[in-house]
Formats: sequence, structure tokens, C-alpha cells
Amino acid sequence: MANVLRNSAKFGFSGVLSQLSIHSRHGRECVSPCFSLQQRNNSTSPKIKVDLDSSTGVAVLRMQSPPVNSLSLDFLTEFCINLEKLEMDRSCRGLIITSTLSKVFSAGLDIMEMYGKSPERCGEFWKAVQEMWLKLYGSNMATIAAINGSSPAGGCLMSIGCDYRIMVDNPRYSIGLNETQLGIVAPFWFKDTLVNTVGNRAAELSLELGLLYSAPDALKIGLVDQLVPEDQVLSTAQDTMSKWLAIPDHARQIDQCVYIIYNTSPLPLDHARQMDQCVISVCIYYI
Ligand SMILES: CCCC/C=C/CC(=O)SCCNC(=O)CCNC(=O)[C@H](O)C(C)(C)COP(=O)(O)OP(=O)(O)OC[C@H]1O[C@@H](n2cnc3c(N)ncnc32)[C@H](O)[C@@H]1OP(=O)(O)O
Repeated sequence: MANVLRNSAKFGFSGVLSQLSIHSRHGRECVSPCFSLQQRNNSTSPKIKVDLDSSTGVAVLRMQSPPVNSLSLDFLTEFCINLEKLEMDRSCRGLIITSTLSKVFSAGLDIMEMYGKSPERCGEFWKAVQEMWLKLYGSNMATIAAINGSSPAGGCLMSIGCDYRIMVDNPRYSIGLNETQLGIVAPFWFKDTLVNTVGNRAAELSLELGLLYSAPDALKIGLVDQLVPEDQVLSTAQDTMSKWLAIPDHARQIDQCVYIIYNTSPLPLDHARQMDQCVISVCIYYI
């Protein structure tokens, strides 16, 4: 534990994650995820737009992939590359994630990626899903989701991967991990992230019944932190971010790191990632 704390102070949580995942239990060096992500990005029109305000140190990442910002392999690759660039930019301390689409934040994993694809392609896709979560949940930046539309399944995972959630106060927008309703099961690290957000009992009910919560109900169980009118979601996120950035980065990062290390299963470890990947690849293959 002393080592973990020393490393967290030195590298932040994502530094600890990368230390853990670059060196497997057997001491073998793994290929840097950055390299494989850069190679994979084939898309022509950007699905992500990022604006970094260097005077405030806050970046706004807008998902702009119609019709529903579904998390395809191309989308996830672009998302991770942008996250990685911001993470390496020392002038960027805070990240707000939102959508340019009306009514939808993100529909979650792209269903077409899970249907009729080869095991290799499924494996590549799932690795990108893991990567998205590791990068977001382990980010050194303060992260806020400005949820301006529905956010089921993987969209919810992306939201709870952020430090704080502000949702538009519209009962027609829903959020939740609804996998069981689709006949599939949320992986253990989706569960951990939900437990860390809403607590054990609410997470258990939510996962087993695959509940999608309206914005007001999501606030009641603590799945989101705040509701605001549609036209105020971004300005509220900016105001909230300035409060987060008033805390010294190292103190916030170490606090987050200790909390997550004590409360999250070992996906950052290379062997756990591979195990999760095998299970999911087989599941997707047989869907
Ligand atoms: C193997 C284990 C894996 C475990 C983990 C799974 C995590 C996941 O994320 S699974 C994906 C779960 N996602 C959903 O259940 C969301 C389904 N979508 C919706 O609920 C709605 O589309 C919406 C609330 C997001 C938006 O509703 P809206 O009325 O505005 O739009 P629609 O008419 O429903 O959809 C428009 C268009 O988009 C296509 N689409 C919707 N969701 C997805 C998706 N996840 N992947 C790919 N495509 C999607 C939908 O089919 C429509 O397409 P067409 O216009 O061509 O019909």
C-alpha cells in the first residue's frame, strides 16, 4: 500500500493504473495502449470535438456522432485519443463531457459492434471499451458529465466514470445500466463503478432489474448529483468545475486514487483485463 500511495502522489491515479497495466504479473512489458489506439483511428469525420480554454484550464469535449453517439470502435478510439492528448497537456486541469445531439447524451455501446463480428474484432472492440473506462475513471483531470439527454448502459458508464454529474431536468431523459433488460449482463467493473456512485443496495436493484431512471429519479438515488434546466447545463458545469479546480490537484487526485483503489475490482491489472476480455468476447460472439 505504501508503494501505491507513493506512486499515486507521483503519478496520480492514472499513473498508478498505467504502472499496474504496463507491467503484467509476470513482469512482461505490454504494448502501449496509446500506440494501438493511434493506429486504429480510421474515421474520416470527427465524432468528438474538443475545445480547451487555456485561461481556465478547462476543456469541453462534445460528442457529435449522430444519431445517438453510440460507442463504436471508431468512436471509442477517437474518444481515447482525445482524452490522452488532454491528459498529457499540463495546461488542462478539468474536462466537461457533453453531447451536441438533442435528446441523447450517449446510447451506450454500439449494438452493431456486438452482432456478427469476428472474435478478433470483438476483442478489439472490448479492449477499447475497457480503455475508455480506465482513461476516464483514472483521469488526473477533474471530470464532469453534462448530461443533456438520455444516457443508457455504456452512456451511463461514461457518466459515472466522471467525478460529478449534472443532468438536464427533463423526465423524458433517462439514465441507468439497463443491460439485463436487453438479456445481457453488465461486467463487474460497471457494477463497481455504480456501487461507488449509488451504494450497494441501490446498485443491486438497479443492475438486477436493469432500471432506467428518469432525471428526477436519478437524482433521488444519487446517480446524478444535480438537475438543471436544459439551457443551463453547460454554464452550471463550468461554474461547478471552477469549484473543483479550487482544490489543489494533487490533493484531489490522491484522495480519488485511494478511494478507487479500495473500492474497485482489479481491472487495472493486466491479467484481470485479459480475463474480462475473454469472457466478453465469448458473450458477444454468441449474442
Ligand atoms: C456482451 C456484454 C456487454 C455488456 C455491456 C453492454 C453495455 C451497452 O451499452 S449495450 C447498448 C445498450 N444501449 C441501449 O439499450 C440504448 C438503446 N437506444 C435507446 O434507448 C434509444 O435509441 C435512445 C434513448 C438512446 C434514443 O432514442 P431516440 O428515440 O431519440 O432514437 P431511436 O429512434 O431509438 O434511435 C435512432 C437510431 O439510432 C439507433 N440506435 C439506438 N441505440 C443504438 C445503439 N446502442 N447502437 C447502435 N445504434 C443505435 C436506432 O437503431 C435508430 O437507428 P435507425 O434510425 O437506423 O432505425
